[in-house]
Amino acid sequence: MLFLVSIKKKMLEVNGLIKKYDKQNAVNNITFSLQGGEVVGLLGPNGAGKSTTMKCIVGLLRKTAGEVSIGGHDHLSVEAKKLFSYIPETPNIYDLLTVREHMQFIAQAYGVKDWKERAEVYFEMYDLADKQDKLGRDLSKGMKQKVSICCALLPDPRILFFDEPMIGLDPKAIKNTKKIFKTLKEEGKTILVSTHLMESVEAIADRIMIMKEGNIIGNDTLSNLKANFNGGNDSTLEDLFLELTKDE
Ligand SMILES: Nc1ncnc2c1ncn2[C@@H]1O[C@H](COP(=O)(O)OP(=O)(O)OP(=O)(O)O)[C@@H](O)[C@H]1O
Repeated sequence: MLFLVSIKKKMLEVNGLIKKYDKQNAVNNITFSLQGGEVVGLLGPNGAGKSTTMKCIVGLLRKTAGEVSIGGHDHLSVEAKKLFSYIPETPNIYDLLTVREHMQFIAQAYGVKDWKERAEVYFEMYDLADKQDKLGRDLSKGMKQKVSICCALLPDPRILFFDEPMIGLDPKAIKNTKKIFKTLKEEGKTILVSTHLMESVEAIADRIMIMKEGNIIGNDTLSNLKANFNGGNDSTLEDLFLELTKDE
């Protein structure tokens, strides 16, 4: 019962977020929230402001205005940082740490006691078991992305921000990442995932949020979005996306 109460809480609140690069508003006063346990797909054409929004939320970019809280804590606080993991669209891997040392480093930073067992599972899943001693600088782009995902999953965070997680992954890794999404959802994790691969979120997203030119132009369950869309219930998420984001 306590668990049910805790996952119903708002895990992410974004209020009036604005991010300007010089004079251009990349994110234009957006407000939204994610309940605990909710999985939300963040869609939008190139340059819509998805990555900028995520980077502001996780504190990698300084916001121009607005408030962001994670688990009820200001997003820049240590309390908030203990709750989430972020998978950036371009993996940031340490050149001089091996794959295994990346896991050890994260385990020490987050106090993950059973990290060796957990790391083995992820290494198997992402075909990294025989690459554990490779240095970060010697990994391919896709392998770096796999290490980045493993690092994010290791501390078992309550909220995960995935920015284009499938980029560079091979088909097996894409399949396993989709399985991981499903498991994380079943475990009650809160997930915001930005992607251009719509079928990767269509099956698991409780809600779809669509951005265009820094604004949120759609934010609802897939069925409600479809009901309000001319194409009707037979339309796919792709049809809906193309209709909503087309230039007037
Ligand atoms: N460092 C930067 N300096 C100046 N402008 C930037 C910078 N980063 C992004 N922008 C601009 O901000 C806007 C939003 O970019 P952002 O990367 O957030 O979009 P996106 O939705 O993630 O796009 P994509 O799907 O291509 O990854 C774009 O107009 C982009 O040109």
